[in-house]
Amino acid sequence: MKTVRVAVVGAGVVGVSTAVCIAEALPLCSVTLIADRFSPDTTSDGAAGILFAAEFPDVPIATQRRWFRSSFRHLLAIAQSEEAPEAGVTLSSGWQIFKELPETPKPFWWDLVIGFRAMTSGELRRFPGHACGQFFTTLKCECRSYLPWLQRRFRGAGGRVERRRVGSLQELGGDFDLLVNCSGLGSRALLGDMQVEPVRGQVLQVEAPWLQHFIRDGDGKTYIYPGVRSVTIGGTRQAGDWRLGEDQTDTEGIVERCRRLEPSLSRAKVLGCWVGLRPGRRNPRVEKELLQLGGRRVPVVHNYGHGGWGVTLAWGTAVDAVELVRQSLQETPPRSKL
Ligand SMILES: Cc1cc2nc3c(=O)[nH]c(=O)nc-3n(C[C@H](O)[C@H](O)[C@H](O)COP(=O)(O)OP(=O)(O)OC[C@H]3O[C@@H](n4cnc5c(N)ncnc54)[C@H](O)[C@@H]3O)c2cc1C
Ligand SMILES: O=C(O)CCC(=O)C(=O)O
Repeated sequence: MKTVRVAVVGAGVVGVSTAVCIAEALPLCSVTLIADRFSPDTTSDGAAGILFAAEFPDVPIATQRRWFRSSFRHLLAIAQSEEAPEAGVTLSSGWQIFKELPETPKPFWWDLVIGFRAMTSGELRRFPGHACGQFFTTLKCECRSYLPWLQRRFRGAGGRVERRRVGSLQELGGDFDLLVNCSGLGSRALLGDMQVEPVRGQVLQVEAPWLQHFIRDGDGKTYIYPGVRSVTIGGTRQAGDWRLGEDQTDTEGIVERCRRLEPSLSRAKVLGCWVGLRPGRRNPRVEKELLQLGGRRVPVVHNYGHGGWGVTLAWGTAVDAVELVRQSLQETPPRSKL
């Protein structure tokens, strides 16, 4: 019998992953996923969804590797199953190229992806002005398919879904024994966490089915990611910028920079433009606390602030969040329930 009432706030890739992990790992919990926006209207839905990550400054590398490894294994198993087309998860190979030698010759996850190697001089000739590069195979997880697929899996594990805006965690304290906060950028208003700030990202979807490999400039500003139905080209990283509309100058810059990397894009039709606000934070917050909510002490587990790497790290941090839920329930068993 389910005896612990858990609310997960947020239905982007972090919230849905966390809700699934709790519902499947802790059968004592009845899990309700609460959000004001669901797929296809979350930030996660517009992300290119490439599994790739930059380093967070204060999180031990061993932890970041565990997050990456866990997500990669989870998504690789989907990519190699009959569920792959419905879940929108595919293998994706390509080049990351650098104009100057990077400070760290290899990213922390180099051995967690497949076939990571330095590019040959022959390969580099395609990219004038670039000094070196890396070729590897990673995964691409398209959240417009993946989130509905994951939500079905959540319902299959007994999870419930509720659409509403949560004004403050106080609202939930009376109805739930434990809260999990996966509200991304929403944590700024929900908790008053001013460390989370928007990092605006604009991308274009183009029709270029002849492109099979991704190309990413190592400075992180320019990328070309072939997907199932279209190619995502980008981008921008504008910290503190809340604008959700298309910026024409950004569009022109993206087209110009991406054509320089891949001249055949001059023949590609532009299908659309998308802007999202990354939940930027110096480090993601994956931790627990006890809050006094409406006269009760309620354990709250936080899992937000993944910046530009939420699709990559969601499953890994969700697994850690489940462990924090387990610990919280041992430390503060719901009164009259256990
Ligand atoms: C242009 C662009 C490209 C990107 N490409 C990649 C990529 O290739 N790979 C990668 O790993 N990452 C990528 N990212 C980053 C990725 O999109 C984010 O890290 C990720 O979406 C964060 O997920 P999230 O679940 O934390 O937040 P979100 O997807 O923003 O979800 C937040 C959820 O919380 C809910 N919520 C918030 N506040 C409240 C409230 N008060 N009440 C109720 N509900 C609330 C929202 O409705 C929503 O459901 C990209 C981002 C952008 C902008
Ligand atoms: O940076 C990349 O290469 C992938 C896209 C991304 O993660 C982003 O724009 O935030």
